[in-house]
Amino acid sequence: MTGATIWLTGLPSAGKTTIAYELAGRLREEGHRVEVLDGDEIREFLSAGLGFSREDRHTNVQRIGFVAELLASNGVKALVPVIAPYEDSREAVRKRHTSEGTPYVEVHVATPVDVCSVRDVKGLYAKQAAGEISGLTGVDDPYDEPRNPDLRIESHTQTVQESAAQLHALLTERGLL
Ligand SMILES: Nc1ncnc2c1ncn2[C@@H]1O[C@H](COP(=O)(O)OS(=O)(=O)O)[C@@H](OP(=O)(O)O)[C@H]1O
Ligand SMILES: Nc1ncnc2c1ncn2[C@@H]1O[C@H](COP(=O)(O)OP(=O)(O)O)[C@@H](O)[C@H]1O
Repeated sequence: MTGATIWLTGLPSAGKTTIAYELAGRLREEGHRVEVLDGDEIREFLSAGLGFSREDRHTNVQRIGFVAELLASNGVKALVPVIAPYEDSREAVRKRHTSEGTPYVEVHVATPVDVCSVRDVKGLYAKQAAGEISGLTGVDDPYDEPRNPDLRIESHTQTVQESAAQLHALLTERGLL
């Protein structure tokens, strides 16, 4: 079975996690082996103790990239809904995959910040606006927009199912399903 890492990058509340689980369900039904490396879970265990400085985010992304590559090289579709705000961090993960000959797909969940801040699933945008937190990605912390992603999903113009179907179609087209 062909493994692959499918990294969904984007702002908080962009829809990364929702799309990843929607696609994971569909892939499992089709008989594929799937893992979702959810950012929040990873930060509880594998990256416990890391914060949101540039250095810590880079370390977090490299650790997740390492695990995703291990899974992907063993036939698993590793879905990774993690912000990964820095281009150099994402490129290092891509390079690791390329050097191991493991398929890697970068998906930019390109929901505009004004839509994300209305969704505000975890209340972080409200907290930032109230001055309770700082360093929120896309507001007062950097987000390097992917310049050449394998796919850009406009989650604000379509349903979750349509977004997942768009990604499913790309994986089929790439011969990964
Ligand atoms: N300051 C700040 N900036 C961004 N995000 C924050 C912050 N503080 C907490 N959170 C929550 O932590 C989740 C981001 O963790 P990630 O591991 O995906 O991010 S990163 O790639 O290491 O930047 C992210 O999850 P998602 O909303 O699923 O993206 C946030 O809910
Ligand atoms: N097309 C869409 N794709 C993904 N999420 C969507 C879409 N339309 C609305 N949403 C909603 O936006 C929110 C996205 O939250 P979440 O997936 O946790 O974002 P993230 O993981 O990027 O922080 C969810 O409440 C989801 O139901």
